[in-house]
Amino acid sequence: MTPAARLQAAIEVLAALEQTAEPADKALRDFFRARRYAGSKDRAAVAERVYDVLRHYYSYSFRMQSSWPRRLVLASLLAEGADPAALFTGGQYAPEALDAGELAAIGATPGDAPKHVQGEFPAWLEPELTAAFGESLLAEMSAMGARASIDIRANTLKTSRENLAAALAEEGFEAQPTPRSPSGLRLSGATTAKLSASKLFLEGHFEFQDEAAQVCAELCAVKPGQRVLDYAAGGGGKTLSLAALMQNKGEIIAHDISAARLAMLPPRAERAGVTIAKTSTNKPSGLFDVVLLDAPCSGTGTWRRQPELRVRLTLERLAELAALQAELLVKAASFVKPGGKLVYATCSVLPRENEEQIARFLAAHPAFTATPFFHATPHRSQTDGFFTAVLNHA
Ligand SMILES: C[S@@+](CC[C@H](N)C(=O)[O-])C[C@H]1O[C@@H](n2cnc3c(N)ncnc32)[C@H](O)[C@@H]1O
Repeated sequence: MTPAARLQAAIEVLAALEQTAEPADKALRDFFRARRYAGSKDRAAVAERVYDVLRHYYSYSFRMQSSWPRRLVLASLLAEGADPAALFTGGQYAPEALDAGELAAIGATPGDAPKHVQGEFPAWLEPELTAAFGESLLAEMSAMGARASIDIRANTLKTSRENLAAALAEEGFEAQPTPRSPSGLRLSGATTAKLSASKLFLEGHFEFQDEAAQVCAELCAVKPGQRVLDYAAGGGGKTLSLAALMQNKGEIIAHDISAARLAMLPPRAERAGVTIAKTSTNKPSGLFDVVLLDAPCSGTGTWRRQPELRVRLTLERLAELAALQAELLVKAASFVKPGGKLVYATCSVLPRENEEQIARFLAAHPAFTATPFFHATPHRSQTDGFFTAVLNHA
């Protein structure tokens, strides 16, 4: 593909993203599945452009006075000092030539950018994000715009963090221990594609998991032999962590509303050597020593990995999620044994989905008491934004 054809491809992927709720990486895969002629360099260049636009969505929209995909791609070119007219030529496979409106927008000098533009977030979220971060708002948002590192969790059922780091080094991957999770390693200069093709991954020696999510599993303080409920287990990332912490002894019910998500767990469990996890969409029976509710949330903590989420979130969706979280918290609590623990987690940074949920729950459920909350943020902890509250049942 020519450089201009790659731009046209990026415009088309961005337009497709406006019509779907799928993640950007899936939209890119779908786009190229239908265009087998594109080589790996083309794919990488188009993906790079799409992610650049998604990471700078608000400043590029502000610069061009429009969020049309063509204009956003133009702004991305301007930001790197390229001449858009040399690429928007209307030639074969190239984007149409620049029109008068675009030329005017390119020539205009933008005024001072408001805070939400500086921080690359939707204007309506400013009060919520300010409540979350105060003075650090722009520093946090800048960290949220950076690329995430690759964090992995050593599967202690098969190896140790030290042995894994040594084995990875032999395969050419340099990994550093993460500061907070005792089984975490952080890799620079690797790609998920290369790592997931490695023998170590295929043999279950590690899982991909952000350090903050690893810490969440540690905070559950599970013990071998316990009965544990992972109430919103999804694909089972936390289930596998919990099983390793339980030394694969006891029982974990991996519950979720979605059978399709739960279906991802058995092959992962097999690879990891986990035999104590059972998946179920039915109402769990009996009581549990530990119940983890890794709740459905806005994903505002994961904007480094999924920058498209910030554009898609709406006030209505946030309100729906908050209502669902409150409902699930009460349901999950009903499965906790006296003396047991309820652990509530989200990958959100918004107080409405975190501390405010816990405060409301505790006011109505005096049998539970909270321990100090765990708050991770990209700027403070170089992880995804993540929240965990451990509530002890009397
Ligand atoms: C944050 S994700 C879970 C991620 C998972 N714990 C992990 O570590 O891989 C939230 C999950 O909540 C599930 N969910 C949504 N509504 C639910 C409900 N009413 N009951 C149970 N699970 C629900 C979603 O299907 C989704 O898998």
